[in-house]
Amino acid sequence: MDTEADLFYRQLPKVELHAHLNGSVSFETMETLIKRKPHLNIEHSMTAIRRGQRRTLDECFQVFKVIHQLVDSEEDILMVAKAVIQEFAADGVKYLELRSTPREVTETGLTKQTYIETVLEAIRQCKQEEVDIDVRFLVAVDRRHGPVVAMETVKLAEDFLLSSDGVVVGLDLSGDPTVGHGKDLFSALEKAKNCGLKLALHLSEVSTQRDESELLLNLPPDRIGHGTFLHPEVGGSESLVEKVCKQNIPIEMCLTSNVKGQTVPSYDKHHFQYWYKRGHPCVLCTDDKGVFCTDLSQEYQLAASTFGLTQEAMWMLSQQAIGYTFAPEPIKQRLEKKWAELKQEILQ
Ligand SMILES: CC(C)=CCNc1ncnc2c1ncn2[C@@H]1O[C@H](COP(=O)(O)O)[C@@H](O)[C@H]1O
Ligand SMILES: [Zn+2]
Repeated sequence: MDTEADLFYRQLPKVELHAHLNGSVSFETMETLIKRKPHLNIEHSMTAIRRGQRRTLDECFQVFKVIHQLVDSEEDILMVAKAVIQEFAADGVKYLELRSTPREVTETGLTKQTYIETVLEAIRQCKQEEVDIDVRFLVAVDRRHGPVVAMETVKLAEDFLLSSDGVVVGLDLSGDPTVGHGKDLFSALEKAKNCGLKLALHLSEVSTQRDESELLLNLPPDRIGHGTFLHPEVGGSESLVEKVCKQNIPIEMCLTSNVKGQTVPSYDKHHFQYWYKRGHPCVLCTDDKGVFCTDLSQEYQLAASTFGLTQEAMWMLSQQAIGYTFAPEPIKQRLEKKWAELKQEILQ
């Protein structure tokens, strides 16, 4: 049975700013995909990391390879993207920035262009069906693919920035953090920034990225994903912390993802505590709700119980996240209004 706290966190209006499309595919949707492609011999245990389970970072990235085999056509992407958006809406998310890496699949005729178009079509259909959520899209650059692909992706993202009626708002940098170096991607990211794309970069997700973070913080990014190893206690540095604080760059915090991926030893050791205490802009996110078997309500509830935060404090956290979105000012104002209307009813 749901407790009162469960209900509060589900009803709490929320903003999700760090969600990878293919990592967000739910158990139910995965079931459909597995049935559609029986010849792949994929089992559910290969696409999700359950309660109490932990994997190495490398094992986690293997999971995405499996999921990509299951999601490889326009039809799959449309279904998956619509389901993910509907699930976030059902969880009380009122504003979502979804991110995904455009892929090419020769066998199904999928191109990077049609990949993005299909995600945008899913967003359009959800809007038309009056799903109660505003969705924007970040085009993702997979660092493993190197500088040439990064530059091509930036060009593609720029085209969509101009033609998607405000839906494409930015660029993400993600992929296995142990592969490649950000210096090779700097000019692509700089170009993206100069053409008006907002930058949400995975930074210091592992401990070996100190120099890379020093460099990429000079861009600077508009938001940081994880930032697990920025502060000196875990091998980061004062200079990194100073750069982040001076530029007031919001950090996207994904508690369950970091614990299950073992970059953080336990919930109570999560760096959320460090940054939140300093009053730095923090936003709770899911990262990959399907892979890590979580949802945003659960992440809010976990943060509150782990760090002893009141419902009022959690309300503030969700409301402040509006300011960290890449949405234009009128949308932010609309969201503020929505939060104000719901406050009386939900926060008693
Ligand atoms: C392994 C682990 C702990 C995952 C969480 N941390 C992550 N760090 C970096 N890139 C990620 C992470 N989770 C998802 N991604 C990126 O998102 C992709 C899946 O979503 P999509 O195909 O872009 O729609 C992955 O292939 C990867 O490039
Ligand atoms: Zn991520």
